[in-house]
Amino acid sequence: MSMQPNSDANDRIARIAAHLNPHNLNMEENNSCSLMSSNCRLKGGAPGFKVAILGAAGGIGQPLSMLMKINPLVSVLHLYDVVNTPGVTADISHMDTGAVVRGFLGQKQLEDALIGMDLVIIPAGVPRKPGMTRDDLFNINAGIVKTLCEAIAKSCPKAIVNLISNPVNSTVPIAAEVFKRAGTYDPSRLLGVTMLDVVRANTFVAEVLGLDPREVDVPVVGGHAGITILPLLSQVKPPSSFTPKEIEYLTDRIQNGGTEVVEAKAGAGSATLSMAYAAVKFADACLRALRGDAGIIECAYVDSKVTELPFFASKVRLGRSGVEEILPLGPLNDYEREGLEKAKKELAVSVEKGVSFARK
Ligand SMILES: NC(=O)C1=CN([C@@H]2O[C@H](COP(=O)(O)OP(=O)(O)OC[C@H]3O[C@@H](n4cnc5c(N)ncnc54)[C@H](O)[C@@H]3O)[C@@H](O)[C@H]2O)C=CC1
Ligand SMILES: O=C([O-])CC(=O)C(=O)O
Repeated sequence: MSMQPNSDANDRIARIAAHLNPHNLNMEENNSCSLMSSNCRLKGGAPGFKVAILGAAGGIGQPLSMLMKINPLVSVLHLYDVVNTPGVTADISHMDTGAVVRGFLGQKQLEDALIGMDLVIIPAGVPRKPGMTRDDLFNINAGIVKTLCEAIAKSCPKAIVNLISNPVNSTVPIAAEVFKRAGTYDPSRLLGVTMLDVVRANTFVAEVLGLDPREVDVPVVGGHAGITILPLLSQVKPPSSFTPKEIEYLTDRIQNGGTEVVEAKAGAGSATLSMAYAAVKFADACLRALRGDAGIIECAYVDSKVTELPFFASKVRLGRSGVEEILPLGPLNDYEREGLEKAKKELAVSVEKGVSFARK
């Protein structure tokens, strides 16, 4: 067994002590603590991206943080919330995976949490209770998203932003307005996360077809609320046909998947575990694209010219700078065309609501 000289061993412990406080929280004004800590571990040159999660102590935030800690593409993971980050950070930081984890608590530490980030994932905000629509969350969540995006514009204006907070149909336009006002808006870097609709669609369609959900790919376009969620069942892969009854059943279940979970949780919140899974699936696609992997296509709610609306969810090709191409909707059948017209009416109102809130 090789022994380290005593002075080296002391140095190593001193280094850990210098960068660790009881909660693994970032305590320094200038963020140097977390950056030094990361560099120590990354001395070998392990490639990886810096990711911040805003709302990391919440129902989505906690499993999302855990799953991102496992992701080999992540070298530094910053966990920010207005409550409970010390416990979540201490807990997750003990996992023996590569990413260095640092916690940030309260608004004073928000800008530090964001410095140098490549990807920012935002699951901050209140969830629905039974009887509520996603739009009922607007009054609280709009302000939260605005504040967080103002800090992103200051600290990491070039980061890719994955926005989860509801109502996504309005919060993405709010984020865009905040970035425009700050002069940092890059439409290709702002993505509303609609991946849970795709995950649900794949699952429910696979059930009907008797297939493994991993073999199924259902494009879901439009937005992320009720009738704005438009599954394109005519474009399912592998190519499949459905009876009118199956189409009604699947469309309704996909559009109301969120409500199904809200009602089952009976007041204890909305989807958190499946959402964390979907968020990681989407974030991983963004990181692989940032790394330079080719041919990564996912559905997301983005600044778009696919319809006459300024924002729309559809398949996008991801690359080193975020959204590199927005794919056309492809051929729709009569049922889908009718659904699209209804979706667009509701979406237009939600987009306008977000824009006028942010411009106030
Ligand atoms: N895009 C999608 O597909 C989905 C979106 N959601 C939405 O995600 C959001 C979060 O849901 P849950 O995690 O279940 O809620 P939660 O209440 O369990 O967690 C939210 C977290 O946000 C934190 N938070 C509140 N204000 C904050 C601020 N100003 N800065 C940073 N953090 C702040 C809270 O302290 C809490 O830890 C909700 O708006 C929900 O509707 C939920 C499921 C799917
Ligand atoms: O339904 C909700 O309020 C949460 C959500 O967006 C979803 O589960 O799709």
